[in-house]
Amino acid sequence: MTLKLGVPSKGRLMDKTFDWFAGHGVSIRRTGSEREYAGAVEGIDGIELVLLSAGEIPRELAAGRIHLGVTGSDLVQEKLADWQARVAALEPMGFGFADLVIAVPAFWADVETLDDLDAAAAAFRAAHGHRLRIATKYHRLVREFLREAGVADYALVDSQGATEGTVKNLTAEAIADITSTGETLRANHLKILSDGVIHRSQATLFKARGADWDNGARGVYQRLADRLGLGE
Ligand SMILES: Nc1ncnc2c1ncn2[C@@H]1O[C@H](COP(=O)(O)OP(=O)(O)OP(=O)(O)O)[C@@H](O)[C@H]1O
Ligand SMILES: O=P(O)(O)OC[C@H]1O[C@H](OP(=O)(O)OP(=O)(O)O)[C@H](O)[C@@H]1O
Repeated sequence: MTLKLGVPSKGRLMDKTFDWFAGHGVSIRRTGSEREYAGAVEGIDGIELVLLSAGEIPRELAAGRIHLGVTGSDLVQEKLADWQARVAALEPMGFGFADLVIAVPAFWADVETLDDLDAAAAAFRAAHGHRLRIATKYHRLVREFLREAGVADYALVDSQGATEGTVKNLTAEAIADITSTGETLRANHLKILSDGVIHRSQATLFKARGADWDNGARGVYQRLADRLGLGE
């Protein structure tokens, strides 16, 4: 085994990842019992399957412990500083679509854009004596986005789940989270700012720049890349 391929071990991305590879003539399957995290790749020799949580795949790529990995582009860009120096995005895979967005209470009639949010944040601070709070688990992406948009008068509040509930629970005034159908936002009376899409994510095949590409890995990669029709 010379090339390590990290794929999501469960959750929303796993089955579609397996289907995508099958559609390109590479069969990936889990082996062993239903609960055992073991797998095999058929169709190309020399590939070892590593089953991981989608959220851990960026770190494993950056550390070079896997050569290739499938995960959401949002997770790579959030978890890795200077991500392009550490991984190459080889192929968007056409599933796992989700948008990272900034949303505010639907009843904030005067707040539709980032400029409005900036004005509201200044007014909020003047009125309440503390900064408007935005709940998110995407700290890096939100900070970068708001810096570029010129919005400064806010505080991030960490939220690792049920983020849309933080406004109702009065632990934040706004949120930045992933949405796909938009139902969770609507159900929690939140609206997306018209220019508030931070990142459009989808499952993507990434290559680790810092992995050991000698000892046969490069050759295995070339065979796989030919089969998958990858450019790089
Ligand atoms: N409706 C959605 N909600 C949340 N994430 C979504 C949605 N649709 C697609 N995704 C994407 O799925 C990925 C997260 O998948 P998942 O929740 O299975 O991984 P995880 O956070 O590692 O979970 P776990 O630790 O439970 O394995 C992200 O890239 C995200 O953008
Ligand atoms: O736009 P929608 O289709 O409504 O989907 C978006 C919701 O799905 C995800 O939550 P998930 O179920 O993964 O739980 P989480 O709160 O633990 O992230 C995400 O964080 C949103 O809350």
